[in-house]
Amino acid sequence: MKEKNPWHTPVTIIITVIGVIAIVALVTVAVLQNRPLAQKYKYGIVLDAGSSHTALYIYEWPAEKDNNTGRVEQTHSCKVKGPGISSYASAPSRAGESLRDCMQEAKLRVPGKRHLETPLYLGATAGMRLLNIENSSASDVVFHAVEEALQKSPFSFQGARILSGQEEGAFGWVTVNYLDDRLKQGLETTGALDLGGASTQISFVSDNFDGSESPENAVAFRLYGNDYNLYTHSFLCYGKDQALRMVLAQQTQSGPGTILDPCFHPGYNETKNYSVLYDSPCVSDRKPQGAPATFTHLGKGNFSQCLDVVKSIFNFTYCRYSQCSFNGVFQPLLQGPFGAFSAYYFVMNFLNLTDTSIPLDTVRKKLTSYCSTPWDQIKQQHPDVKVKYLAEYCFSGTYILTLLTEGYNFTSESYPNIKFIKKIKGSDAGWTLGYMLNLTNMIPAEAPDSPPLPHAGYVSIVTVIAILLFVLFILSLRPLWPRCSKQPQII
Ligand SMILES: Nc1ccn([C@@H]2O[C@H](COP(=O)(O)OP(=O)(O)OP(=O)(O)O)[C@@H](O)[C@H]2O)c(=O)n1
Ligand SMILES: [Ca+2]
Repeated sequence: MKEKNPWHTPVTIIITVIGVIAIVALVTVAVLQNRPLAQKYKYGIVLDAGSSHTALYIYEWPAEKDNNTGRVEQTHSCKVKGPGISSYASAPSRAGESLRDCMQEAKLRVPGKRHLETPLYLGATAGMRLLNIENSSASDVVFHAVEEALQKSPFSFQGARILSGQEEGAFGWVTVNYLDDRLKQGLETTGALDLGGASTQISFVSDNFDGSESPENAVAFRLYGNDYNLYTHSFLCYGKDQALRMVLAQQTQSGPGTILDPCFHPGYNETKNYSVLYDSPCVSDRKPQGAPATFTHLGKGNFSQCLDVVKSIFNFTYCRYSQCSFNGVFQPLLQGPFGAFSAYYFVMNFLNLTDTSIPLDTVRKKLTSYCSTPWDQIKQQHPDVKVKYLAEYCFSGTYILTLLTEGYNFTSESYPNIKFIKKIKGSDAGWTLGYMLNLTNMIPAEAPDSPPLPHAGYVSIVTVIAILLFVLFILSLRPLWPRCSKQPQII
């Protein structure tokens, strides 16, 4: 007689089918309930109204994870054509109009259904700070014009304002450390060096700085459960365009008709206007009396003489604190790695000097040879570089070297701690991202609770446990199993 397979009894078949359905249902429900939601993104837009130009940045982050670090990314940037908004003091409506093309781009880049909820900020820096000092009603009128233009956009406009130098420095530091994922992990932070056209910022955490010696340089943060005592300082007028004005003012004190400038290439020859040069609060009090309307700006191309004249715009002697950078400003001991961005990067990248393992002596030699290269030859070698930028790289390289070594006290040993950077993981280094993260409360003071397991681990564990439970259940039914005997039955 054919032996009957004990598993083929109706009871076991039913139990097995129900068991399998239960496991599938259990795992499906558990997984569906806890799966990461389909990626929806939120957006934020920041306009960086700098002294030399305005740039628009669009940031994007997964909608359900606002609080997680490293999740906000720059998806697009747009450079506004023309000069910075502070240059439109005499034709303010054009400041608003100048933003139109980039705002149009933003409308196309941010999905239509997100427009209304997308915050839009405009922050102005040193150009508007200077205009505000010089003529505060002119700066109000410029703000009014850009606000009017931005209110017409479909985005949620949150206002236009001038950032303080402290904010500009601190938000640059937040950006760099957020993008490097250093804040949430509580890692040693990176200092931030920002060189603009009209001001320059230095920000870093130093163990021997608690703010007591110079409270105006202290910014305290609590981010992801970690406390930071940040040192930050912004030097107004020490951005590279205003520094150049000061260097030219130094050489035109007596109101000459011609200057032979060591910071410009031999053969450089331009006629410049005294009133244009001195039209800035950084130099206006030094305007020579009885000077002609113009002067001839000739290049001499001598790096070491250029160093001397650049040094003359710094005061290295006066200091009422335990230690100073320059101009009597307190600065604690430099500490840790530094990221140097904006004009630091543009200039050092152009000069092929972004590699800071190049010894400072070699940097000086390279600048000596670069500055002494005839202007015609420089123009021939770089036909695609804007002539205004090109003419100034010898000065700018010399200025950067002086600011870093004599100003901030970087030495041959600490210079390699600087990294000249433009972007970090696809997002530009600058104050804008930190500014937006702060205003949207996207960096919590305390560390967010995170699920103990990653999603894949969770799914595997639920599946394994469900199968184990089922096997246990089947085993527990053992007494009910049909007896299976191999002995031939005796009739
Ligand atoms: N490819 C480039 C682009 C810009 N620049 C110079 O870099 C400086 C501007 O730097 P930026 O960081 O854009 O300054 P702003 O933000 O406009 O100024 P600030 O931050 O002081 O308001 C200007 O001197 C500009 O001539 C340069 O040398 N090469
Ligand atoms: Ca800037």
